[in-house]
Amino acid sequence: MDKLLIRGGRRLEGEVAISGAKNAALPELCAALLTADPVTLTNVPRLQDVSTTLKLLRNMGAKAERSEAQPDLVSLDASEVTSPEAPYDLVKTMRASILVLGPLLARFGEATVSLPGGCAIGSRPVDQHIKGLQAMGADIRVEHGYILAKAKRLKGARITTDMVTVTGTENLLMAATLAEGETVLENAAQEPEIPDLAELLIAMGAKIEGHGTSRIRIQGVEKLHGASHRIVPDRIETGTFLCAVAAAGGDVLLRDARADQLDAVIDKLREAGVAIEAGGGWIRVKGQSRPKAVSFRTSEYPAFPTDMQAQFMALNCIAEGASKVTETIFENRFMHVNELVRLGANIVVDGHTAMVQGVEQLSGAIVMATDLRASASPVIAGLVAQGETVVDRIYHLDRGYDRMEAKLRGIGADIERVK
Ligand SMILES: CC(=O)N[C@H]1[C@@H](OP(=O)(O)OP(=O)(O)OC[C@H]2O[C@@H](n3ccc(=O)[nH]c3=O)[C@H](O)[C@@H]2O)O[C@H](CO)[C@@H](O)[C@@H]1O
Ligand SMILES: C=C(OP(=O)(O)O)C(=O)O
Repeated sequence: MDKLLIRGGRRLEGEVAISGAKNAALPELCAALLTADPVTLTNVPRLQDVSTTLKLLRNMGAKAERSEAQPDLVSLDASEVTSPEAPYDLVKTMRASILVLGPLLARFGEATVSLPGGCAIGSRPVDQHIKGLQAMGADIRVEHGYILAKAKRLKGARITTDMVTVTGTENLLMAATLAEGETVLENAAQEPEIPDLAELLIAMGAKIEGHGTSRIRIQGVEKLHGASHRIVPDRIETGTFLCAVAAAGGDVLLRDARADQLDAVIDKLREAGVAIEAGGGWIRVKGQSRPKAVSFRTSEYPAFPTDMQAQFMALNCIAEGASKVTETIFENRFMHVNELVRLGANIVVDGHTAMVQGVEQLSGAIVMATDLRASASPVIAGLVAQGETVVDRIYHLDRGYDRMEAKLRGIGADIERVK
């Protein structure tokens, strides 16, 4: 099993190119199921979840290939889908596999999708996806771990989800594009990956308004056609590199990055004393001195993202002063705390809150990646810790980060992948 070996203490200098967003790529790959025409995506990140999704689409009979000549380009062709099914073996590692449900049901009138796996950061039910599709007329049963869905043609409906759900909004949005009549999604998620998905769907001929707000209106059409689309930059990868530079110190330019989708994180970094400048398509971060501890609370976009909680906590571990980190989205998203404590951090968890007392120095140790973003936090901590840090079980990291250790090495980190 691959591990990362990090020797801490190096400043980070140079440039990093940010990849396309995992959480936009996954729904957009699934959106290709909505049409019999070819769909081409560019800026597709190279990561395990994308490979799993391509495999899932191929398993249904669709063509889904990454170009060898241009590795950020993926060609999709779902003209022939022989089995509208997502088996357990393929979906158990990845939450986003539930995103085939809406498109399959809308285009083929049936779908069999295993209840998804993904990060063990909470119970993560999919009741809102099911409730929304039922409101659109689908007949849905859950049996033996599978969602069995049928519908002649979905019918537009007004749907208010009980909570803001990102993949729930995406599934219902995709389903509604081919439904009969108008669908209104109230309490819709506003994460930037949703307007990005909507832009692809509009390029495919969908009629959508209000994407990026909490009310999305969709006029169903009979058919969608092919399109090409460039995936938005990954704001979570961007934020992870910002935290890494803030913690390790240095001066790094992030290319192909969007500051406007990361306001809450950038504001908190500035509060911590980190110098950040940004322009169209770039962000420059300078970590000059020991950061100041900053309290924050995760919430839906545009507030502080839960997917950045672990990485920012790693920064607070070595900051001057004490901070309070509150997680409001997932009930079990502090699994990185034990690992950070193994590196010498001073953290006490009480329910949804972690109290972090910054320490002057961390010391390298063997730690374990416990989920996707939780794996990035000991990497950041390892960059500043004295001595060697080994991060085990990095298959979690590989699910969602595009060659992270190569990118870190490119800006001067002493980090390597070992067996
Ligand atoms: C592939 C993808 O895009 N994953 C992201 C997506 O996950 P995901 O879409 O799974 O997260 P949701 O936004 O759906 O979850 C938000 C909250 O709603 C609850 N809930 C959700 C759906 C439902 O049917 N019932 C229900 O109770 C969840 O348990 C959670 O407490 O958004 C999360 C929150 O920004 C991010 O951490 C994930 O990286
Ligand atoms: C939690 C994440 O992924 P998933 O929703 O696929 O588990 C994540 O991207 O941080």
